[in-house]
Amino acid sequence: MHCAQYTAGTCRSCQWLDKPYATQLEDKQHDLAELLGDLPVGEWREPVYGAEQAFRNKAKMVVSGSVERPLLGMLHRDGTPVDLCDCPLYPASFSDVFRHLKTFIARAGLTPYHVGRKRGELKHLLLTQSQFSGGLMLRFVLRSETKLAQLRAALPWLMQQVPALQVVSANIQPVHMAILEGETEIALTDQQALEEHFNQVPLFIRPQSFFQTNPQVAAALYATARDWVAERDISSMWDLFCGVGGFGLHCAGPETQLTGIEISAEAIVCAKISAARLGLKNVEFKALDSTGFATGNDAVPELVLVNPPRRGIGNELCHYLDSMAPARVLYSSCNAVSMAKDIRELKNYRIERVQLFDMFPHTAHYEVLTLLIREDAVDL
Ligand SMILES: C[S@@+](CC[C@H](N)C(=O)[O-])C[C@H]1O[C@@H](n2cnc3c(N)ncnc32)[C@H](O)[C@@H]1O
Ligand code: SF4
Repeated sequence: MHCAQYTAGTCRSCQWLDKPYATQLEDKQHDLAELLGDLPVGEWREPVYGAEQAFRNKAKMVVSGSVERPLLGMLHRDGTPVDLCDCPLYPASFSDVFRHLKTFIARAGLTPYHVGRKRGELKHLLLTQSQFSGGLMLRFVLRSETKLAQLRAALPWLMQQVPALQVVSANIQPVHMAILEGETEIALTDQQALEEHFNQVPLFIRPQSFFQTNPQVAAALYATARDWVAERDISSMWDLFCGVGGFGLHCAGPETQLTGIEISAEAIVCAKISAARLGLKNVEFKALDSTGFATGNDAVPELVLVNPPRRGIGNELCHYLDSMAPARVLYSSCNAVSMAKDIRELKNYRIERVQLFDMFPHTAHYEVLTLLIREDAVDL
C-alpha cells in the first residue's frame, strides 16, 4: 500500500508499511507460534485477512492549527502537527467529511486546543462509519462546555452538508493529559446509536462503547467463533468482556442460555437492543466487572468466551476459570503476549485450535482466536 505521509516521513504509525503484505502475515504467524512456544497446539488454521487499505471504520483525529485553518490528524512528540485527512486506512468517503468539518470548525468558532499553551476548546474528532448503512457517528471532544451553544447553533449546517451523519455528540475532556476522551457525553442528535450489521447480526455503535475497527475481519472473526461453538451442542455460555455483544449474539441460538458481561453500561445498552432485535429470550447482558461476576457466581456454563482488553484476563480470572472448569474456553485476544501468559495459567486446558485474524495490517498487531478444551474432557 502506498502512503504519501509515510514516504515523506511525516507519519510512521504503520511501522510495517515497507514489508510486503504476505511477509507481514508470515511474521505475525511466526510471532504467535513463538509466544505459544512449548504449548502443544492441536490445529493451526490459516490466517484470515481482509483489505490492505481503507479497512478502518473509525478515525481518531487530533485537532490542531487555527480556527480558520484547522488540521485534523496527529501531533508528533515535539508538538509538530500532521494533517492525516488523506490517510489511506480510512474509507474514501471520509475525506469529504473531513473537508466539511474543517469549514464547520471555522463557522462554529471551535478553537483547536493547543497542548503547549493549554488553550483552546476542540481537542479531538472521532468519526465512525457503519458499513451496513453508510451512516456516520461524530463525536467532538471538547475541553469544556464553553462552546457547546455555538456548536449546537452551527450543527444544522453540518448535518445538511453531510447527510450521512446520524449520531453526533460532544464529549467533555477537561484534563490536560493524553487521554482521548472524558466521562461526560452530551448527545446532540436524537439518534444515539449507529446501526451496524455483521453476518446479518444487528449490532449498535454508541459513543462510549468499544467497537471493532476493522469490520471486514471482525465479521470473519465473529463468524468463525460462531462456527466453532456450533460444532458442539452448547446450551449455556458466558461472553465475558462482551462489549456490544458481537461474539455472544453470533454464537447463541434461540435456546442458548447466554450471559454477557461488560464494564461499559453504554455497550450493554447496545447488546440488549441487538438481543431484542434477534428475538433471543434466554439472554442477559449486565454491566459488571468480568472477574467479579465470574468469581461471585456458582454456575458453570458449558463454554466461556473471553475477549479482554490488551492486558488480558489476569491471574484471578484465570485461576477461577481453571478451577470452575467449563468444558471449553474460547479466547479472542488483540494481544498474544497476554493471551499466552493467561493460557499458561489455565493448566487444566489444552489448545485445540488457533487462528490469526489480521485486524491491523501494516503494524505488528493482530487478533487471535484460540479454542481451549479441558484436559480431562473425553468427547466435548
Ligand atoms: C477488546 S474489547 C472487546 C469487546 C467485544 N467483545 C467486541 O467484540 O467488540 C474489550 C472490552 O472489555 C471491556 N472491559 C474492560 N475492562 C473490563 C472489566 N474489568 N470487566 C468487564 N469488561 C471490561 C471494555 O469496555 C471492552 O468493551
Ligand atoms: S496511519 Fe495512515 S498516514 Fe500514517 S503511516 Fe499509516 S497509512 Fe500512512
